[in-house]
Amino acid sequence: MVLCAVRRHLLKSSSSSSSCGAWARLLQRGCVYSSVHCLDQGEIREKLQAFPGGSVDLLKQESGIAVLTINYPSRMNAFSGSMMVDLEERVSQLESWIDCKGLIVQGASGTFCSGSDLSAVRAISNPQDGMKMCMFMQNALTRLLRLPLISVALVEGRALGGGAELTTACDFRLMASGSVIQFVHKHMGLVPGWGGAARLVRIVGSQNALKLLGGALKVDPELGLQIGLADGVLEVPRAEEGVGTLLQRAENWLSHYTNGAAPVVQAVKKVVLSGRELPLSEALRTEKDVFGTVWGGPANLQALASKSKHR
Ligand SMILES: CC[C@H](C(=O)O)C(=O)SCCNC(=O)CCNC(=O)[C@H](O)C(C)(C)COP(=O)(O)OP(=O)(O)OC[C@H]1O[C@@H](n2cnc3c(N)ncnc32)[C@H](O)[C@@H]1OP(=O)(O)O
Repeated sequence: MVLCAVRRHLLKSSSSSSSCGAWARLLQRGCVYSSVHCLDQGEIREKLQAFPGGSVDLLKQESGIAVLTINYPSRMNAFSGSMMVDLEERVSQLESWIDCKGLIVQGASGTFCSGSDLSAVRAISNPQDGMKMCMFMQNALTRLLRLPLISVALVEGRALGGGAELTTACDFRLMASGSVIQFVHKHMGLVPGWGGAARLVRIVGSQNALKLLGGALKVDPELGLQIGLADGVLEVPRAEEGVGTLLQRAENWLSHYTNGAAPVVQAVKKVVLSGRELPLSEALRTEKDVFGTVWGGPANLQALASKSKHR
């Protein structure tokens, strides 16, 4: 299994200190598939690069909040093969960003993402290559969801197919007025392949997941809030309002959960992630390990000093 630099470091450090041990084990799980599943990351990366177009752009800000933009407007931000490789690289960059606190995933030019680039899909429509693409994207999106930061999919316009799946690989979803999330896979004679079904069940429950997938239902902001797929709705600001862009509104929403020291925000995500993904005993051990990284840390000592009058 190819481990990114960060995961190698954590696994190495976990042998010397237990503080990263359980967390490193969880990160090691980041890659769902490896060579034992007949996935040669290098081989599939090369195959995907043969389908160029568009980009996945990453902006890391001083605030600790990064912006990931799916950028292929001429194709409604469909994922070309090279963009899938871009995505994996951006996730690796975020895994190495020690000051990270938050991430907003958005699409370029007023729409989110219309799934796989259908021209690429037609070219890799044999089951073997299709499953390799799925394993590659499941690895990348699982690592995205497991980043030690709080992530939001900012859905404007349409999130279709793989684009809908991408929204489920974020901790939260903010829907702009008029936007739609639609798992159109059934219309393609498919089911989700990038992990979207497994994550959707955990977000909205199996009954609602069955309706969204079985009916390829269009989820508008109202329905999104109703079933818990959307965590908020943002009105698309008119330029003359001068009240900032949709992205600025999303950053403001996210800042309620990312203010404070980066190590503490990262620790919050780690303990919630382990509580969600690990068996109870292992989750408790991870919580203890993560607690140990912030107990007596700069933010904790500063908070104690500020409460010094409460002796
Ligand atoms: C596991 C993931 C899963 C898989 O890989 O199996 C998938 O994601 S499969 C793809 C699922 N997505 C779709 O089926 C969406 C297809 N696109 C549309 O339904 C429409 O384009 C829509 C609703 C997004 C926008 O419709 P609108 O009428 O506003 O615009 P156009 O249809 O004219 O689109 C503009 C332009 O973009 C091209 N386009 C749009 N989506 C894709 C795509 N997924 N792949 C490739 N190209 C796409 C469309 O062909 C137009 O290009 P043009 O050269 O102007 O004809």
